[in-house]
Amino acid sequence: AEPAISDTEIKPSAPTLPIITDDTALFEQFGGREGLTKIMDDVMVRWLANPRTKPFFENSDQDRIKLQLVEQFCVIMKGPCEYSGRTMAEAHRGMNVNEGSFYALVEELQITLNKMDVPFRAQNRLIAALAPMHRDIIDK
Ligand code: HEM
Repeated sequence: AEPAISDTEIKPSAPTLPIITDDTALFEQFGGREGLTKIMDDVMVRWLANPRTKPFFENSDQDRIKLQLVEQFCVIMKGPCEYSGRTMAEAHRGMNVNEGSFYALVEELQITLNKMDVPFRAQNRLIAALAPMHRDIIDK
């Protein structure tokens, strides 16, 4: 289920947790929870190095974000996890994320997934599930 929305003013336009499979194969292709943790450790370093994403992450609680991303991706792939974070609309509100930084973030994730040898088809299933979230993350 969607996490509780603490601010009723915020109406998400895309689900934070779109479950995209009904078997465990996809989750296993990402290496399970352990694999997802390695993916987040690698990609956070990239986000902190990329000039388009760095300003958003450098003064944030990186360990908490990584943990919540592991939980979120795990739930999306129907893994045995629960998501403890906020909706995408809530978490990114007022941050002034633009299209360029959104795509930079996704590109760095793809570099990590390639490095970790996640099959291309599996990568695409995840990215396709994340794409509609841009409506809740990007401030026009
Ligand atoms: C599909 C793309 C994205 C997904 C799936 C995603 C997911 C998440 C998740 C799960 C959290 C933790 C939720 C919470 O704080 O309760 C979070 C927080 C955060 N995200 Fe994203 N995010 C995305 C795009 C972006 C982009 C493009 C940026 C900036 C370049 C960004 C910057 C941040 C920051 C700075 C936080 C921490 C907010 C805080 O501490 O209050 N995110 N994101």
